[in-house]
Amino acid sequence: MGACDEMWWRVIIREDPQSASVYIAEYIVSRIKAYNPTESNPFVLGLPTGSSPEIIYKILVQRHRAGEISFKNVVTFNMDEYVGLPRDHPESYHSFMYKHFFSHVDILPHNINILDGNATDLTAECASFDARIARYGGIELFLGGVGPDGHIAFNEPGSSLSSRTRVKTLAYDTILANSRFFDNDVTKVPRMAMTVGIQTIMDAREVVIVATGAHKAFAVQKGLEEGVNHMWTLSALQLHQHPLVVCDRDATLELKVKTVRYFESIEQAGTDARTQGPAMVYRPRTYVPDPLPAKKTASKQQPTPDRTPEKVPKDLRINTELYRAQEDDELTPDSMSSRMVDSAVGLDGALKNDLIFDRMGARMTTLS
Ligand SMILES: N[C@@H]1[C@@H](O)[C@H](O)[C@@H](COP(=O)(O)O)O[C@@H]1O
Repeated sequence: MGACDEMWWRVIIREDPQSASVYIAEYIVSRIKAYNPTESNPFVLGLPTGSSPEIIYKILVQRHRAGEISFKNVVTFNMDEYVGLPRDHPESYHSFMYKHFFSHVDILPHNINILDGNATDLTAECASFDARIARYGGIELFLGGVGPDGHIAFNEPGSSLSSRTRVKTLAYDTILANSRFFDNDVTKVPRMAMTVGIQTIMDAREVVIVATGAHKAFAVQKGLEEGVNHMWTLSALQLHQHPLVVCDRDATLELKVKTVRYFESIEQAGTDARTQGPAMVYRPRTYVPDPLPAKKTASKQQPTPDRTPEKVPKDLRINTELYRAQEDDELTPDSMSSRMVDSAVGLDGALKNDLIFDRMGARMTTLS
């Protein structure tokens, strides 16, 4: 089997949610910059909502305001949205995204894709969402969170690992967890949501998961240390080629000490590879789900969204307060180069071998 077929679970551990978020924000910035997106070849970014990504968005906004990153040639696809909640409801994921991110950066409204939870035909809306992703050539980097029960997006325990975008009934655990946004009243939480599927996430070229807090520790343990299991949908990423989980220390509390030490040692090797290796070379995406023929305009051959661009909700209260970023030297993200054999050509043999690691599951002999 060629080296490119190896699994590449990467886990980065930071002491607190702030440091973990800074790591991810810097990582995303470096990935977009390395891609050098243009109008006709935009960077396609999958995005989540939730408490965990809030700090990440603040840091991205801060970097944008500092002139370090532009989102002008970035196309976004959000992972999920409640069904039946008005778009301008403060807890809709539309509101969340504009409040925390879109209203503060230079992203073009027609490059924002969020599922319409009020569409008259929800199934058609889901199909159209998948088609739009395909038309852009797939998602380059999908950022996600994880629920305490191990769900990613709204792929609740028991979800099909081959699922694509669809309507899901929320699990009671999720309704309970999300009731904190609805006056702690479970009856106010929508019962259904639209969500990208596990396969939609798996199709992304790279997946980055943020997991912070002790309440995520069990999900992280199940997802990382145990086998692929549809009851802990995070675990599906064990089959992805470029999954990265960024945890704070609390989220590692249920992991074995040797697991933590192993991933910390891998990060050390990755840091060396980053500083010693050549710049990443982008390769064509290897898998694109059922691409539709791109609509071409007379002058430009860029993908054309097939619907009216989203409008910024008018009555959103925008929170512009930003956290101060931490010191950059600790936070410089590793680049894909440390994880791509193509670009590891400058590394010495021993280090290169170390980068081609098997996944933890293969190294565990007892699972009792
Ligand atoms: N659909 C979202 C998920 O995408 C998110 O990952 C999860 C955890 O959110 P939080 O970061 O608030 O814990 O909540 C919701 O269920």
